[in-house]
Amino acid sequence: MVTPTVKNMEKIKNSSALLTNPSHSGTPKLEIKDVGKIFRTKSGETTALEKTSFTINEGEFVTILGPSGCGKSTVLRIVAGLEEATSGQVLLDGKEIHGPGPDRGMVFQSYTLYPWLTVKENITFGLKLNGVSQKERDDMARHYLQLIGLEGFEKHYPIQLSGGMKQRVAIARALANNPKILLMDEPFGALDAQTRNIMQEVLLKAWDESKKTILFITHDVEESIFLADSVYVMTARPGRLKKKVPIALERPRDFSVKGSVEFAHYKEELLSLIRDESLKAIQ
Ligand SMILES: Nc1ncnc2c1ncn2[C@@H]1O[C@H](COP(=O)(O)OP(=O)(O)OP(=O)(O)O)[C@@H](O)[C@H]1O
Repeated sequence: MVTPTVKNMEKIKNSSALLTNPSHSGTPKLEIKDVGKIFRTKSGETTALEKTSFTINEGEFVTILGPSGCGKSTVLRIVAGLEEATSGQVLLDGKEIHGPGPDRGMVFQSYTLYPWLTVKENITFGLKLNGVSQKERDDMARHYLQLIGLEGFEKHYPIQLSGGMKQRVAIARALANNPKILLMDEPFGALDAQTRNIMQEVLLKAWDESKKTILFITHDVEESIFLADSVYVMTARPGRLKKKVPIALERPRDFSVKGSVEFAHYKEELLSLIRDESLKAIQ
């Protein structure tokens, strides 16, 4: 993996722009093939996933929606390498992956910043480990602080930041390490509605600049539509892909799109799909 620096950022962007066209290589960025997951505990077995299959192309923003307990977080944790699939395969750039790796960036709902490091040190921690020079780290920190709208906060510690600000730093840190894919599990789930709306716009701006492939789990139907190229709806547990709903809203998007007729149609379709699956889950 190439460690990004301000100097080579343009090169990285250009090369990823080539790969953004899925027909360029013909290989999906991420491929989940017949993945199953059975959790075995003292109290018995839970089949969380059964023959789950889907693909995500380079540069695509995919959100996953589904009834509570259908296995959304389990899929993401398997891709992250934090859980091992019981059956099936996960391929990144066509290569099967096992266990965690720096090629996958993660942002969780709970804040996972190092409390003893400043904002700038949190963002550049991985770069330092990779031997990137102080000067380049400073330039990268400046770039990402500007991208997430936190200029002037570089010397603050996480305890001095609001929840939304901490998530901005978590996104910047994940992007600064230039992962092949960004995995996000309800990253805005703990934020108030207004901050959440702002964070969605911050994330779209960062995605637009970085052109990263993103897999994003959410319970929020509006959030899933606003962010995604495609919303993947899962069945009730054991989870599988029920339907892929491509979102044809123009980009760049701002919050005003949430008031459009097209948005309302997507919302109606997705709410109906989730409702059907949620009813199955309690029958
Ligand atoms: N470590 C574990 N041990 C045993 N069972 C687990 C474990 N992790 C998840 N499960 C079970 O697997 C199923 C899927 O869980 P998962 O958290 O992936 O669902 P989810 O769709 O993300 O749920 P939610 O929407 O409520 O966050 C659930 O029935 C859950 O109880």
